Amino acid sequence: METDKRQLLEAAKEAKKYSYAPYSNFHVGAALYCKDGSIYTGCNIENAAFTPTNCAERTAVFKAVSEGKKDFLAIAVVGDREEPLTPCGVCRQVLTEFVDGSTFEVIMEDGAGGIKVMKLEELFPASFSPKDLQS
Ligand SMILES: O=c1ccn([C@H]2C[C@H](O)[C@@H](CO)O2)c(=O)[nH]1
Ligand SMILES: [Zn+2]
Repeated sequence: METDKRQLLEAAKEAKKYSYAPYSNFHVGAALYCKDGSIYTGCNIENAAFTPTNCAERTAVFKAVSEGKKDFLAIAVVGDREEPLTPCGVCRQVLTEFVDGSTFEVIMEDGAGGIKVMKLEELFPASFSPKDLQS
């Protein structure tokens, strides 16, 4: 529902306030919506060694999984820009571990005051997922 998506985007914006991004100065917030109705937020956390940097999306996923949640319906992502911000490839792969890409929604701002929604599968087609390890 439209209001739920707005709510999730607002939660992502709140989380963006805690973004630790002294190197890129690009602040990102995410809010992960679980099947049980709970919301886990995350921000990007950078590091002087650069590669240990964690994206907002993965922070949210790892917080949720570490508290026993693995059933996710959607994630909202907001960044320091007007255009829609899509999760990076690493985060798409991490999400693919837990969700059905044909139904899981990535919720973004469209830069014109509206909302853009994409299915994870659109962003990450032909992905390698747990079912590929089943023989
Ligand atoms: O979808 C994205 C894209 C980038 N970043 C972070 C990683 C890094 O800290 C900064 C610049 O890439 O933004 C995210 O958190 N999520
Ligand atoms: Zn990422």
